[in-house]
Amino acid sequence: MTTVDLKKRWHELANIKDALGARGWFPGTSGNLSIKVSDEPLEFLVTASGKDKYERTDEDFLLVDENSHPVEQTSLKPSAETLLHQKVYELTDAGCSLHVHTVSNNVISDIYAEQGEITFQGQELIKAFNLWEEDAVLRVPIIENPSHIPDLADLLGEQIGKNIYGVLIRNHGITAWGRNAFEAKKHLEAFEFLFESHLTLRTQTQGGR
Ligand SMILES: CSCCC(=O)C(=O)COP(=O)(O)O
Ligand SMILES: [Zn+2]
Repeated sequence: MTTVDLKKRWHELANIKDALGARGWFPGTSGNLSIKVSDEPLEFLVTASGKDKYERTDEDFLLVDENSHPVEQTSLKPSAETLLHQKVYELTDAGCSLHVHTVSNNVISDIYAEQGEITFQGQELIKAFNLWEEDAVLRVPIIENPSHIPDLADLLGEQIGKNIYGVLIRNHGITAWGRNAFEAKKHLEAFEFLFESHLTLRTQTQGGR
């Protein structure tokens, strides 16, 4: 990894953070973002824990290794949920992983928790996940939210598989990913659009039940 690579990735992640922040997707300092900088050994930039993610500073991200430990001596703490990002990089070809808490993903994650998933079919936006067939189904697994992060990361890992691009965490948020920053953002936006549409439709047709 060269300094140029690191700066380029930092810039990409900072731009995504700004774009998601403009939508209000980091309430109460929630959310964390990462971008892969090197494959072997695995190294990725991840947001520092507990910060106001609506602000842009020189201390927004730090580089961590394949064990989610800072690569260099720093006073910054990696996101408390860095292990989830590590898991995504271990089990997929992702180059970028995004975790946000929104009202829509929070509500959907609770309504469908007992089913363990929500699926979408016949929605144009599932094409954002490269699902082009007319009868294609987009599946989003839903996992429980244990407070022990290694357990949460293991639950996430169990759900990762073919055509899975994001996992909902019950009453918590979503972790979504893509091969690069552009694709990860595209996937996250598409998920949120589908969740909001679904909830709006439920309200209109079933009085919210
Ligand atoms: C105040 S949000 C609780 C922690 C969380 O779920 C989150 O996404 C932010 O944690 P981080 O350590 O990445 O700031
Ligand atoms: Zn979170």
